Amino acid sequence: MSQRATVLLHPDFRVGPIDRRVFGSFVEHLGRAVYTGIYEPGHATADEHGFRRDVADLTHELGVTMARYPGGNFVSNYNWEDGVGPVEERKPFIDLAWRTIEPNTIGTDEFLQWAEREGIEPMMAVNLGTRGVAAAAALVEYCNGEAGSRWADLRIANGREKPYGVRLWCLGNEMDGPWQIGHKTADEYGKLAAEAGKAMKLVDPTIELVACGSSSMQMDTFGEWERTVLEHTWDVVDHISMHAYYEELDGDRASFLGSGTAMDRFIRRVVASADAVGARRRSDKQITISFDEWNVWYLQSRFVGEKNLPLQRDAPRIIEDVYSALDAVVVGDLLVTLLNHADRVPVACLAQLVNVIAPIMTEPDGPAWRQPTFAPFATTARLARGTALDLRVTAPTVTTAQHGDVPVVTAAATLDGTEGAVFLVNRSAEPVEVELSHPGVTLTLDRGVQVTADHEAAVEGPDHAAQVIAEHVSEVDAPVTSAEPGRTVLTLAPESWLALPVTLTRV
Ligand SMILES: O=[N+]([O-])c1ccc(O[C@@H]2O[C@@H](CO)[C@H](O)[C@H]2O)cc1
Repeated sequence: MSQRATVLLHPDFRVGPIDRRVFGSFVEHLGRAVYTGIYEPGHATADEHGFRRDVADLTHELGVTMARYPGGNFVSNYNWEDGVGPVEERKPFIDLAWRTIEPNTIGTDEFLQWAEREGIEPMMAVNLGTRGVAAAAALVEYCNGEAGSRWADLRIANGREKPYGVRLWCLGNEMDGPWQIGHKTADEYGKLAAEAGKAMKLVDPTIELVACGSSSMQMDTFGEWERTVLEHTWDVVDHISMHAYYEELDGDRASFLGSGTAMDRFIRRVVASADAVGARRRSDKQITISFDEWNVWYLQSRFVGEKNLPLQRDAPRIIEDVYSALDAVVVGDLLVTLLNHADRVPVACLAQLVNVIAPIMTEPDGPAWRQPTFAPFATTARLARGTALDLRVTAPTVTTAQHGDVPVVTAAATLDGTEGAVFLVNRSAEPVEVELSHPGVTLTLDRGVQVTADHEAAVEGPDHAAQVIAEHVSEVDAPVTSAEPGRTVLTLAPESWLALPVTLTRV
């Protein structure tokens, strides 16, 4: 066997506790995420509120703990007041982000009540594109206020007595992006976010705030944007956002398989930018990251080329990417990166949940099904509990066109008492031997889940997705080739992601 990596693991070496909010997702008013996605009255599985039971059940199986709403780009021209009150009195408007007529049938109350019924923590975003301080503070009051003030009383009049207690709030969305409605410079945005955040926390001091970071590491303003925004918002915000989408470009499979390393570097750079602001201010405050949009998205190769969206209505099919098993391996690898930064990334959202670049797809009046990317997320959300361990990985590297040298093997491990999980990725086209070194610890590996990459282009539809999953996602025994005290050797299949439950006992 040509390649060999070593992974050193010890239960006392820890990154930090895993915040369950890292298994969040995202429901935007975009395409069919809401209408015919989570919500479709008249569907055979619809509940009394018109929400699809089949989608909610898959959402639970996926293990989603939290959902961001209502955008995304959508939020930057959204008047939340238009989406509350009697549904028959709500008026449609042109959503400028996706050039779609938004009927306003679903709004804040419907979403928050769905999330509450399903046991999913909501993460709300306020509009800092076309609106500002007052509308943001009013929305916090509408959601979280007690009876006796204007906006809280409006919520009560609309049928909801108890405050929703929404804890996590995004101060706008991707305000660095020229595509954003109400796009701003870092100074303009930072000032507005600081004032909006201040007012929001005066309404409810228990909330956590996320300032917009960069829309991607490729933005010209990356780095300086974070610095400027955090200088303005340091005292008021808790997190800074990161967004990243990865795709295979021009058949460059090695770069695509190295996406987890690109994500790792992006996180390290944002942490460095935030810590530099803290250092200059001699502040002990630690800003953490809300990685509130991440996924594989064929953005440059498909979406940007087709971006001249016609004005549409009735929940059009927009960015319904179809995923392959290769995409699923990359999604698994991105989750490995997130776990390895558990100390600085407490919040993350797989963008998105249903139909729009999503692990769950639906047909109107038809079935709901899993895409191949469903498996690594569901498995990680199920197995990764407790604390992320600080592994020492030594692996050969491969030189990629996009990211330079990247390791051929990546790994993460988690531990909750004596139960844990090990996550391993082989990015190379050959099998790789991994030596797990665990001095002073007995390690019992259980049957787990393996995803192997494919070479075929993904084909739309439930039957194809089911076939890809059947061929490339499997329950496997731990592929152990030799074991002795303190040392276990495994063989990883080519281009694969592997998750194994593990029991650790000190000897
Ligand atoms: O690089 N781009 O061209 C680009 C364009 C749009 C874009 O939007 C983000 O992704 C959308 C889909 O999740 C969300 O609504 C928005 O926040 C993110 C990146």
